[in-house]
Amino acid sequence: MAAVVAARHRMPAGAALVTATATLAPFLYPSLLLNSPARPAALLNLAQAAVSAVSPPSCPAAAASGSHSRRRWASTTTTTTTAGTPGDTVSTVNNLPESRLNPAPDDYAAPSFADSAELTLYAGRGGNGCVSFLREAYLPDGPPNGGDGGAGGNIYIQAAHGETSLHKISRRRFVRAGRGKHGQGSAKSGTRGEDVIITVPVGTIVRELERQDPTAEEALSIKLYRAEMKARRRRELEIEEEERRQRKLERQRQEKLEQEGGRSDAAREAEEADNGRLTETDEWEEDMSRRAHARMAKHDQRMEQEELEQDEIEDPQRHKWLLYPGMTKNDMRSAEFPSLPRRTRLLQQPPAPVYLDLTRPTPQPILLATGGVGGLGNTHFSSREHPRPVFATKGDEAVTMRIALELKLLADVGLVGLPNAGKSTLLRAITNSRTRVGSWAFTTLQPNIGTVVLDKYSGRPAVAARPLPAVTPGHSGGVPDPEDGPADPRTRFTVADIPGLIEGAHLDRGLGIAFLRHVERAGVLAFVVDLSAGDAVAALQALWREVALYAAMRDEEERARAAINWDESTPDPFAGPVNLTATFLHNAEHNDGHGSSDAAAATPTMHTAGKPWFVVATKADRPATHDNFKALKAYLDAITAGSEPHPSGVEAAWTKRCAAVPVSAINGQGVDRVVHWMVGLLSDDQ
Ligand SMILES: Nc1nc2c(ncn2[C@@H]2O[C@H](COP(=O)(O)OP(=O)(O)OP(=O)(O)O)[C@@H](O)[C@H]2O)c(=O)[nH]1
Ligand SMILES: [Mg+2]
Repeated sequence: MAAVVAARHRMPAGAALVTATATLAPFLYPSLLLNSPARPAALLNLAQAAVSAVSPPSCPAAAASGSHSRRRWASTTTTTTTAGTPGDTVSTVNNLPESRLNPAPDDYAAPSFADSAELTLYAGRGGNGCVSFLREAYLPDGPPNGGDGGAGGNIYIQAAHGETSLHKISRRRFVRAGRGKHGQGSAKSGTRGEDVIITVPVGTIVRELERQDPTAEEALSIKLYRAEMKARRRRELEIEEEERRQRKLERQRQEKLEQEGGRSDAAREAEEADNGRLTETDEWEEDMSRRAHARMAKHDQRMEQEELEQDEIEDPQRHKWLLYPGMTKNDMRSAEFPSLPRRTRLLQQPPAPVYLDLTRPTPQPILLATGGVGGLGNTHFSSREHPRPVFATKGDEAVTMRIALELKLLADVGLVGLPNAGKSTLLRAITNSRTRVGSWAFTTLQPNIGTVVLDKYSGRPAVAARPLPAVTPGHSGGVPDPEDGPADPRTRFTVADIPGLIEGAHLDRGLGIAFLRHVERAGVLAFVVDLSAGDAVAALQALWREVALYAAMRDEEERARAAINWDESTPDPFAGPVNLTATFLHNAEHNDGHGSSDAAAATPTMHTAGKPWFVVATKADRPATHDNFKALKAYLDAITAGSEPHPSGVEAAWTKRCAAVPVSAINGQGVDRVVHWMVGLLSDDQ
């Protein structure tokens, strides 16, 4: 590459190499810049690699050795040639021979990882019913035979053990279930839309952000329409009643007048003469006022009519009908439809908001969004009034939902330490993990999980499996397996290595404390402290401070969430067939047996400080670390004895057996003791 750069810019290959190294090498070959005395040799190697890449080696043996050495250069810090065997190279990293526990910075496996994702779920809408009639030879006007539409697909979620990350889901962003196919003639029903199951890792929390349920909205608008119609009918009845009353009064008045018919004719004549005088004098005025009244009445009537037209609310159920294709909009407006049959979804939509804490594999998928019901073909509507129905019903729109997924890895032991403390090296030493190791801060950028296998051959004891985390108050926890028996003896446990924390991580310094969520659920916390990097006690206190602050923040979040007044309405058990899992979860949420006093005790702060913990004092092989270890041990003994407070400052925190295990992870020394200690605390934790 350097030679290509040199050719392009007409400068000597060496100069181009130096420029390229200065700009790109720190990122491409961090190992080259780690050890300054080794730098000239590394540059020379890189130059050789560049030359051999441009000019192919002349013989096959040279080609083989060239490609081999190129690979080696890429993965070593220094290459020393042992005296006497000129061809033999020994790679050293950190002035020690390169090994699995002392790997070169580029010797690692980095699986893709994401711990959060947001998804929009579109359940499938139902297919439309079909308007069709049988037509055969000598039977031009056969009976209706339109098929029903198929139901739309549902969207489920399932937690499975094989999954370790949400990265695939976070790239998808949308999940669509299949839509139901439309019905067809010859009474052919449409097929169902395909269901979709979202598979997530165990430890995922599903939170509903938003939902649109057109069926629920439609049901609401139908209810409103019916209420409005009822109110109008009541008003009309009241008016009719009033009119009837008026008519009755009028009749009574007439009768009264007739009874008074015995009055003297003379008086009547005098009265008529009076009236006649009046009529003569005001005839013109009366005529005018009558005309004005008539005009006003006409105007009022027109206004009333207009108001009525404006108030006219359309029956929302009319949109559900589908007419024969040859019919116009006017036909649609004037068409008379029978009453719409009441239909329920096969599976009931879980009540909002969905909140699932999938702390264990789900035995069966959990329903999130239900597909729409398929429409009915015209066969359903043939009756005496409609012998040849030219209408069918449309399929229902389906639920659209936005959910947030958050993964909290479920490791048994969480490694917490400052950057560059040696957490990843320790994980490599006790598990088969190939996490990245490098002598700079923030080598690890994503959580890594390793599995420690406890088998009788390695002398590691078997330990009974830790019970899975209990359902937290207010959360619908994972689906409990009714067949869960007593815990089996554990043959393995998992350890999570997370990116390093720095002081002030809770203020978003360094990589922040977001990664602490991955050790939040660990049964045991192992604080990894570098004995060669200054005061170990101060480092431990700083780590606990950050952990406690994180727990307090989670505490605050929980309280804020609990303050939101969720819709507690339970689904109507008689509304139709029920998704049993969802109902179970809903009920579990409300009957989980945690009283409010328990809820206060189970706050994350106490939950974290109450965990068993110990300190792994690494890099004990480095000189002048003994005194530091002694001071650390004395501090931990004081905590166990109760003369020093717990470093988190939380009262009643776990201080049963605070210990520090000195190790040299890079040499694999003392790591078995670490495993034993972890196993001991895991069994304590039960
Ligand atoms: N001498 C010695 N060096 C060690 C030991 N453990 C780790 N190291 C070295 O310390 C450096 C940092 O080790 P990592 O395991 O990457 O440290 P980390 O805590 O994972 O670092 P971040 O991922 O950045 O938080 C590497 O160069 C290791 O080789 C040890 O026991 N002894
Ligand atoms: Mg690391």
